[in-house]
Amino acid sequence: MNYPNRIGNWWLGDKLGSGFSGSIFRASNVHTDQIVAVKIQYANHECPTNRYERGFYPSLQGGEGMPTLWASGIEGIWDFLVIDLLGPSLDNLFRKSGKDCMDLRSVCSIAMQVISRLEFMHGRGILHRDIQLGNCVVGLGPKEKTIYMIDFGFSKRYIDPYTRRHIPDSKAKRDFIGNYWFTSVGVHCKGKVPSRRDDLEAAALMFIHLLTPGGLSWTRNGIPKNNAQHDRIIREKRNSKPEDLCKGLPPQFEEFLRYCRRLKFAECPDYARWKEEFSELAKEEGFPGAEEFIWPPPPISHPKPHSTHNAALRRTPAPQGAENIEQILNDLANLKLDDRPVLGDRKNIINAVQQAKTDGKKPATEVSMISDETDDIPSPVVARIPKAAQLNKLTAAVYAAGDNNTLSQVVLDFVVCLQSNRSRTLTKEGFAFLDALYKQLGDPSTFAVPLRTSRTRSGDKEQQQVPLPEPKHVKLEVLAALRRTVGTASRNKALAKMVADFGAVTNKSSGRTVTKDGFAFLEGLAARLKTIR
Ligand SMILES: Nc1ncnc2c1ncn2[C@@H]1O[C@H](COP(=O)(O)OP(=O)(O)OP(=O)(O)O)[C@@H](O)[C@H]1O
Repeated sequence: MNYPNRIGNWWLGDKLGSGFSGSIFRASNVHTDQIVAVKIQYANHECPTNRYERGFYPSLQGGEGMPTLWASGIEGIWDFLVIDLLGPSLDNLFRKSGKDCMDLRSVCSIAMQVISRLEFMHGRGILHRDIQLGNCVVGLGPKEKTIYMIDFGFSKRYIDPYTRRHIPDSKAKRDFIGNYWFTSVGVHCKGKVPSRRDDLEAAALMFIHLLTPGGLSWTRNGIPKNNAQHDRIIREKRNSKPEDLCKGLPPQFEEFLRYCRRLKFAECPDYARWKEEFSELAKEEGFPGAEEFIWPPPPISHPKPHSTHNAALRRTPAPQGAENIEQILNDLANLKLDDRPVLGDRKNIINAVQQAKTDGKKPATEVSMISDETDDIPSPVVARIPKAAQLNKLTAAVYAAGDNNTLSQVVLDFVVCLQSNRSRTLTKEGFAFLDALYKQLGDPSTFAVPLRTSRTRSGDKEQQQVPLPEPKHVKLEVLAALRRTVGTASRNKALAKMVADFGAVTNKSSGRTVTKDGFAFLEGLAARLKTIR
């Protein structure tokens, strides 16, 4: 294509990239020398994406990670947009790295920032509809840690500007708009009308792709060249279960994908919750400040000794449980408990660690373009000590508790801790707390077998023994029963059994979230402890 040397007030320089319908050039202002990027295409192109983009840019101005539109227009046969000059796309960065998957810190940064961008766009009534690595680019100069969203050629308003109402759903199958790799199953495979949930699901698939060595399985054969190949991609995408896609990844990714798929057509996603989840995950894994995208990723100053989530370990995840328990128990051993009465017998600790380690030694497992139950418990603002650290302290406090009164207070603190974090997901630290509580209540002289049997981090052998998630109603029924009966327990042992049931049913649920009934049970448990001697 013979592009002009100048368009409007802009000299065109090097070509930065090109897509289906046009090309992007570095350019400078003929009067001011301002450096920008110019996106140019034939005005009569069959897919006039510049014309569409021009309609969305004004609504997106001023948002973090949204390029500024400096000028736009039609000159002769050319339709052009003048926008901020930005840096390389995530696709470029990732390919150049030569790695087969991205590090967890970078993916957590990308997750937090992309979710924020979508929150902003959706807040302005606009869906992106083409979330992919090539459409996420880093800024230049002082903005190199910011991820920008580009390419609004497929965007769409989901809020009618006149009626201010959400666009209607429709049962009629639609042509697919988006990209082969990340467009949601609903839109790509089932022809559903896209809404906010689909942008988020595409983002979830992109995060999982980055963490998966070799990428998502359906991306590995390249762009489909015919309908048969496209159908194969659709089949593979539709049939992939979240637990298979996310095997060996931190559970947040599986939970996020499930969450996106559970959202109703017009439901507003809880963006804040998921930004918080990925921020917490980054902190737990030893990456504070991961809100900033730093590339190449900075060296880990204090590597987490026993991380089971490192993407590079996906094929051979470390045995679960032993390290966490050892860490908690080591912390406990450092507590000065000698002259204080404890319910638990510390002489079993070493045996327990050995046992857990033996148990842990089980075998390890392991765009393209194409046309066309949450609870509403308020979150009090608290000082931001990471959730994991708060829970570890509470677990230590369970072991240190000398009587039921103290234990009761610790259980209440546990409730406050969970409620003050936006995420009510029971993490491994939450399960460790329940383990400790179970032990103290059940039999202080024996060590509790961990209640949690992770589906995403366990080995193949364990995998087969772990029951599939129970239907939601089962969890709700069990929790409602626990809540009802906790006040009738007459002994600590009965309470221990209830704690075990609570842990088991939460573990088996798909999101591992603590529900209102779950909190009511824990509060009932704390109240009951005060009355049992
Ligand atoms: N403002 C910018 N600054 C620097 N590079 C950019 C800019 N905009 C786009 N690019 C580069 O050009 C590539 C294509 O851009 P964009 O996706 O906007 O074009 P497109 O024609 O809509 O592409 P596609 O058809 O692939 O969706 C991007 O992946 C990026 O590498």
